[in-house]
Amino acid sequence: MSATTPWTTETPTALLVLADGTVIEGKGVGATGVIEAEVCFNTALTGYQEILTDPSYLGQIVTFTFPHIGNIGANGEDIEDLTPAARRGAVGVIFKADITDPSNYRSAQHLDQWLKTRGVIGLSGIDTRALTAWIRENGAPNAVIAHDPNGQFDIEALKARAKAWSGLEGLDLAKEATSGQSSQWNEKPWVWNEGYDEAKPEEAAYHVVCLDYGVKRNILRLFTGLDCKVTVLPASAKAEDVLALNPDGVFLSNGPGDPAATGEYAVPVIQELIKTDLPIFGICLGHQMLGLALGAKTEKMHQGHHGANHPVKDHTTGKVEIVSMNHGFAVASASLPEGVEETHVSLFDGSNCGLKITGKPVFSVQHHPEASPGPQDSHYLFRRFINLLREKKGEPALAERA
Ligand SMILES: NC(=O)CC[C@H](N)C(=O)O
Repeated sequence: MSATTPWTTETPTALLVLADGTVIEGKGVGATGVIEAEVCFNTALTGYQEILTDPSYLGQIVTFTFPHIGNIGANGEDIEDLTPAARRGAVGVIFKADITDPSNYRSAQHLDQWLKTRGVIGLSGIDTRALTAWIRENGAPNAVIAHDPNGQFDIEALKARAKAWSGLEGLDLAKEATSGQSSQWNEKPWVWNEGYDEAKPEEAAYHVVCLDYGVKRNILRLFTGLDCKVTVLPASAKAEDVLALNPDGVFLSNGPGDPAATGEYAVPVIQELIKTDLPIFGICLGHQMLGLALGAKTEKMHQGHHGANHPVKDHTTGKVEIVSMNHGFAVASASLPEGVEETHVSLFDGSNCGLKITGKPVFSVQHHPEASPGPQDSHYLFRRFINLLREKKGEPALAERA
């Protein structure tokens, strides 16, 4: 790909330097500085704040294929990481157009200012279509993103840094994304014109313990919205820590990095938990680590899946759901051992999107049923989990689709 500067003839104030030496010039937005990361593209049309604060994006630079970003500004509500004070989400961002001025009743800040505050380095004014096509052909590249308002770059040093970065494979980032302490989650789902309601954990019907590898808030909100008290434990928690809380069910969260690297400490814990009769539900990284715990293999994908418009088929019902996705690794379907069923597949490439243990209340999905952002087709999976908790208590099942 050749370097392009379609936005202006001015001196570039930001660069994207790929590990193969390609240099793409643009205009700097957000924070200044230099950072190495993997570049992916996200095809969602809405929800840029939720995307950029999703802890699973740690170690990545998100290229938005939607060209105009910023028109709803930034607010303090559309946040997905548990501890936004320390940046736990995308480290860089790439836009086609200049950031649009905010025009929305919820906007509290210009997106540019919000990116600066969060420490997210941005590059705008580049041909994101060409970059996306390049990623599709060549796979998600390692790169360095650099922003300097004076346009002072040591290009050879940036090329060397991009080339030297070892990439996401083998990288455990959950230890950085986890909130690191145990806490209780008390916020319910967002309601139009009302915002978030507070949960009353003392009155909740079920207790779910979440192992936090970089959990998204909306997952926790959907649990409280379904009458659950939610206790969040750090990624380092042991099976005894989970069982000591006497939960009705366990949730394995999403998170950044390579599941195989994270699995070194998390998989033995999951293996212990599977031996009990507790219902277990996993999403994304949690799904991949459940797969590893069962003896399956995970693999790095060519370009990954990042968007809010991916078709997935649920073999249990035969229905197709349009889902939110954010993953660069996948469970290799062929490696699923006997006694483990493939429940969901991607209709884009046939890759594995779900599994369950035959005869046990344990299942997980690769996609993001909590959406945030994205369609809510897959919310039923939370009700599927609640039904496992109900079954254990001898309560009748809820309809899966409300
Ligand atoms: N959203 C997630 O949990 C992502 C899982 C894992 N880090 C991947 O990229 O595949």
